[in-house]
Formats: sequence, C-alpha cells, structure tokens
Amino acid sequence: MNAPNTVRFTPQGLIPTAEQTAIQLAQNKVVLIDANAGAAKTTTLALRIGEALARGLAPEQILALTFTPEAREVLRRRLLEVGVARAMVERIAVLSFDDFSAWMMDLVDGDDVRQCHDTRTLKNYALQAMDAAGERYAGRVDGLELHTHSLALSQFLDVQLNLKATMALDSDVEFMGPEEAAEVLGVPVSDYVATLEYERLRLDGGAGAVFRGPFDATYDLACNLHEGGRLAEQFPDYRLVLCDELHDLNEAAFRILEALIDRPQCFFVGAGDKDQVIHAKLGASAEYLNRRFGERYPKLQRYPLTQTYRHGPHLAYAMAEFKQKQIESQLPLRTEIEQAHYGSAAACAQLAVAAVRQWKADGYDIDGCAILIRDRHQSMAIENALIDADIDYRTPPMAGYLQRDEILFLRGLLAIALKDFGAVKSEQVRTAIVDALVAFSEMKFSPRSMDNFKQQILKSPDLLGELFLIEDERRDGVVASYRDVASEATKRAVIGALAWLSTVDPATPAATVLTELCERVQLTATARRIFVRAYDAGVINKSIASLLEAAAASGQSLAEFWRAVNAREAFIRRKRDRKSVLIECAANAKGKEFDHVILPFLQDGEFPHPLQPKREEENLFYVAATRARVRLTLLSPSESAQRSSFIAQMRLPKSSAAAEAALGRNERAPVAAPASRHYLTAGFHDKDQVKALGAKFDIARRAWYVESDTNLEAFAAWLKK
Ligand SMILES: Nc1ncnc2c1ncn2[C@@H]1O[C@H](COP(=O)(O)OP(=O)(O)OP(=O)(O)O)[C@@H](O)[C@H]1O
Repeated sequence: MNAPNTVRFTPQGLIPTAEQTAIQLAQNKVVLIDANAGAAKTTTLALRIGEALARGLAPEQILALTFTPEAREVLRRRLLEVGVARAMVERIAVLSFDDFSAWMMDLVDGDDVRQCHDTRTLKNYALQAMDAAGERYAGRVDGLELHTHSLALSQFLDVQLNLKATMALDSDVEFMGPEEAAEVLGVPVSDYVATLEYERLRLDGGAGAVFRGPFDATYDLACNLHEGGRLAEQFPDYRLVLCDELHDLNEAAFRILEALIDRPQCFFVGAGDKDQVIHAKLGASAEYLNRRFGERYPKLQRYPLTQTYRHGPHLAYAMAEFKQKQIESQLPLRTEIEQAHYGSAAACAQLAVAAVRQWKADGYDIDGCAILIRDRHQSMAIENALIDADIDYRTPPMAGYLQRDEILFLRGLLAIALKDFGAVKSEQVRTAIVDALVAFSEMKFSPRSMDNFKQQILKSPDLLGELFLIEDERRDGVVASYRDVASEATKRAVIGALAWLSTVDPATPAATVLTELCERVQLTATARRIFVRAYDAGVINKSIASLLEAAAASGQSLAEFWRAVNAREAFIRRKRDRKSVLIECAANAKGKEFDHVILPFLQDGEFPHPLQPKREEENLFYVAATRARVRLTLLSPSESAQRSSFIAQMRLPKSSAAAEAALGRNERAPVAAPASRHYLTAGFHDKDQVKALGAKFDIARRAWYVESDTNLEAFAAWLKK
C-alpha cells in the first residue's frame, strides 16, 4: 500500500513541479489556487483528478465545473493530455455551471423548458414583461418610464441578468414598495418592476420555468438551494468538486458551490486568475477569490503556482509590466513579440496575412496560428485577405462573416432579386438566410409557419421571394400597437427595396447597389431596433461598412459580386479538413493557447473599446496576449497617436531587456530528466500474468505499466513496438 502522500498518478508529457504535486496531493477540504495566465491551473486540476482516479475514486463521483463551454472543452482536453483514459474522461461530469444547473433543475421542472440563447427571442419576452409592468404599476409607482426602444430593452436585459447573477433579486425586499426596493438594489425602478414581471412570466407565476435565457438555470438552482429547496439532497454523491476559471464566479454560482462543498464527504479545488475577470456584467468579481471564499471557509488552504509554462520570459515580463504584477517564466523559450503598423483596415489584414506567411516560412504549422479579434466585425477584412492569399482558415460554426445575420439578410435580398437562391449550396446557410430575412424585415411569424416555410424552401429555393407574400400573424382581437407601426414600415421598405432591386442591371457596380440597398431597407435604423444592445448594433453597422468597403475595393459588378460571395463560401466549406489558421474572438479564447497569436486592429476606438469598462478591456487584452506560446504579433496603426494604449503599457523596451537576462539564466539551468514508465499493451486477459511479474495498474489510464528501471525482458510480449 502506498503512503497517503506519495503520488500515484504520473502524467504523460510533463514533469509536475513541486507546487503542482503539492496540489495534486492536497488533502484539505477547500483548496484555492490564484495564479497567472498559463501558470498551469487547468493542468493542475487535471492532475488532481488523475490522482483521485488513481486512488480509486469512481469518475462519477467527480464534478468539474467551468463557466463557459470553451473552458469546459479545455479542461476535457487537458485531462486527455495528462493521460487520463478517454473512457474515464467521458464518465466524469465536466460541465458548465449552466449545464449542471439545468440538469439539476430538470429534476423539478421536467425537461421541456425552452432554452433561449439569442437576444432577439429574449427581447420578445422583455416586451411582454414591459407591457405587464405597465398594466400592473402604471399610476401606482412614481418615476415609472417603460420605454421599449432597443436601448431601453438592452439596459433592461442587462439589469435583470445582473440582479439575478448577483442574487440581488432574491434579497430581502419583500415588504418594501417597488421604489424603495429599486433604490436599495441600485437600479431604475422601471427595470426593477419589469424584472419582476419578466420573472413572473418566465416562472409561470411560480408554477415552474417556462423558458430560460443564458444563466437562468444557474439562478434558478441557486434560488432553489437558498430557499430551503431540497435539491441538494438529490445531487449525485460527488466526493471531489473542481472549478476552473474561478475569476468568472458570481454570487449565484458561488451559492451552488457552497451547497456542493457543504456536503460532508466533498473536497473542493478551485483555480482562477483575478486579472482575467471579463464578465462583470454577469456579476463576476475577483472578490470571491480575494475574500469571500476565505470568510466562508476559514480553514481553506491557498496553494501557489508561481511560474507560467505557456511562454518564455519575453511575454511573461511584458505582461508583468502590463498588469504591474509578478510573473515569472523559467522556460528556455524565446517568445517573440513582433510589431507591425498599418494605414488602413485592408492594410492591417495584409499584415495579418504576412505574419501567417512568415510563420509558415519559419517552418511552423499554420494550425498553431490564431488571429484573435476584439470584435466579430473585424474579421471581414481578414477573411477576405486570407482567401485572396489562398490561406485556409477556420472560424467557430456559422461565425464567418458571410454567415452573420446582417450579411445573410443582404444575401437573401440579392438572391430574390437575381432569382438565384440555388447558388447558396448549404442547407444550414439557406435556413439561416430565411431567419435573417424575417428578423431584419421585422416580420411576425409563429415558429410553426417559419418551420413550414423553411421546409418548402429547402426543396424549392426559388420560392424564397414568396416569403414577403405571407401575411403577418396576429393573435385574434389584438390591436396593432405603436410598436407594430415601426416594424410594418420596415417590412414595406424591404418589399419596396426588392422591387427596386429587381429592376437594377446586374452589371451595375456592386458597391453602388449595396449602398443604396442598405439605405432603402433602413438597415442602420432597423439594426438599432432589433439588436438590443447599442454595442451589438454598432458591431452590425461596422460589419455592413466593411462589406461596402470590400465591394468597392473589388470593383465587381453586382452579378460578379454575388458569384464571388458564393464561391468564397464554397472555398471555406471545402477546405475545412486541411490545416488552417483560426479566427476567434478574444473573449472566447479564454483558457486556450496557441503557438502564434496575432492581435490585429490594436487602435484607438477598437481596443480598448470606448463603450466598455476600462478595467475589463485591460483584462481582455491580458487574456488575448497570454494565449501565445512562441510568438505574439501586434498590429497597430502607423500613426503612433492612434495606437491602442495597451501596447505602451507593456513597456516592451524595458521588459525585453530583463527577459534577455532571464532567458540566459533559463538556458543554463539543468534540465530534469523525465521520469518515465513503460506502459504495456497487456489487456484484460493478461492481467494476472503481468501482475504476477510485478506490473502495476494505472487506473486513470486503464493500462498496466512497469517503472523505467525494471528489467524489461519478462515483459517483451507487451512492450509497445
Ligand atoms: N509541469 C509542467 N511542465 C511543463 N509544462 C507544463 C507543466 N504544467 C503545465 N504545463 C503547460 O503549461 C501550459 C499552460 O497550462 P494551463 O492551460 O493549465 O494553464 P492555465 O493556468 O490554466 O492557463 P489560463 O490562465 O490561460 O487558463 C500548457 O501548455 C501545459 O501543458
């Protein structure tokens, strides 16, 4: 029998440091790791899981929580990388808080609750809530101003999310009037009462959830646990709970963790980096790492991870300057920080192409190259430049610029006018075009008639134009309101624009046609109305502006442009299986790493974004830059006054001088020889034989092995060739 404090799980591919081993073996009830980006937090959580499995814990007794699906995938990948067998990983609950919560809430609500993840659907519910608030509170509440334009709805959706994420909505304001309660909670009274109505609608007056927007499952579970609901008793028997990316923690998620940790048999290990808080709107705060855990669990043990293992001293020290904190790297690796400057968006895209080409010329694989953009509108110039340069790229599904709602809408109109919807080959894209046409024309269909129409159109694409012949649906007896007037005007404008478009000569320059089309369909005004957040509407408008720029630069006629757009889409679809550069939004890259990170458009007005809090922008830049392993390329304007202030904040001349010295030190340091085991190919039938010969079983990897100093003669039959 091994002593309790010796390691039983030996990872593959890396030698754990003493700090990592201490966490792997920690026996404290609550363990917290607060460490820099790339300091191996996720890896160390994976080691802790490997150790638990090696000690015989059933995978079903382990719960690993993250906040985002992306972070969940990274944790799963790290488990495989350190050598936990795939079959084991599949049996461990590696879940986002919202997935875990929805699963638990299904025990009380049934599993037919509608999940709504797009803002447009939520907007309809928000409008209903506004109406209900008007009926209930008009004349009774001072200062009630229920606006339904998009900025007001945007603010409302943010406020309700924040009230729930912070659990403020659940606080003790029961006996106060709405004005006083709103004041205590620090929100406008109109948003407060609309939130009450929204929740009444969502929870069917207390009967159970009817729909859930993002994060609602987490809130519902937190409420259930807090109100003496007995759901915690039905939690699976988790003995080890882990939480990655703890910097995303908010009050609702914290309460769920408390309920898990408070079960007597449960051990908890959490890891985060307070400089990676980028979801403050969702109530995320460094306070949990800094203070709340300590107050709630006075015996908690904090463990350090002081080194970054992702990159060498050049990037580590630049980030230390940027964040004014201690960051150390002992890797003998020169992580290069390259800079290049541009005069226009197109030139910036060309620099990104040049950086990819240079990477390839230096002998690296383009699969390891990621272009991290601040916002999705920035990808159009880059995608076009990569296509022209014949460099393959990948984006998350349906996130390439040709598949964005606003572009799909324009493509739909062109398809109708040119009577050529058949040129759009993908069924998924065709369906998305129908959705975009309906949304941007502000038509009102029930989900059932939408589905019927989509089915028909997939069979006969030429029917697309008929979409505008279908009457809007209105419930019997409902009189058109002032809101309907605006949306009917939009639909009329779109129909008028289509009539005009079908008279246009396809040989007309595409830029001229598209510019007029956007004006005729009142795209900017419509975007402001249907895209709830001012910030999102801004992204849409920038995206359209880039399309018009690209059309002008191409010099193509309308017919040529239409053909080129469809050919581009085919190019991207065809090449998915080959090596490619990744284009991704920086916020979605959290937890991931890439050999070469390219950050384009580092300019004033883009990054930091003027509409977002400065501190969060700074954290987002820190997240983006620290994804790099071998090279970081920063692209910024030629005019130094227009450059993002973040570049100067890295104090590159100072940090690189210190990094040179550190690199020399690292290169001279002795390298530890990897402790290796010989894994055997022995299967179930050989188990008695190899065991008798002295082999041991690695539970996490589900494989037999012998230590490296063993005489291998007797094991020859099971050695890997
Ligand atoms: N002991 C080690 N020796 C060498 N490399 C290591 C070691 N431990 C982890 N690494 C490597 O360090 C890199 C960063 O690890 P990981 O992603 O776990 O960091 P993190 O702290 O979770 O990062 P982030 O804060 O960005 O989420 C990975 O490539 C991982 O394989």
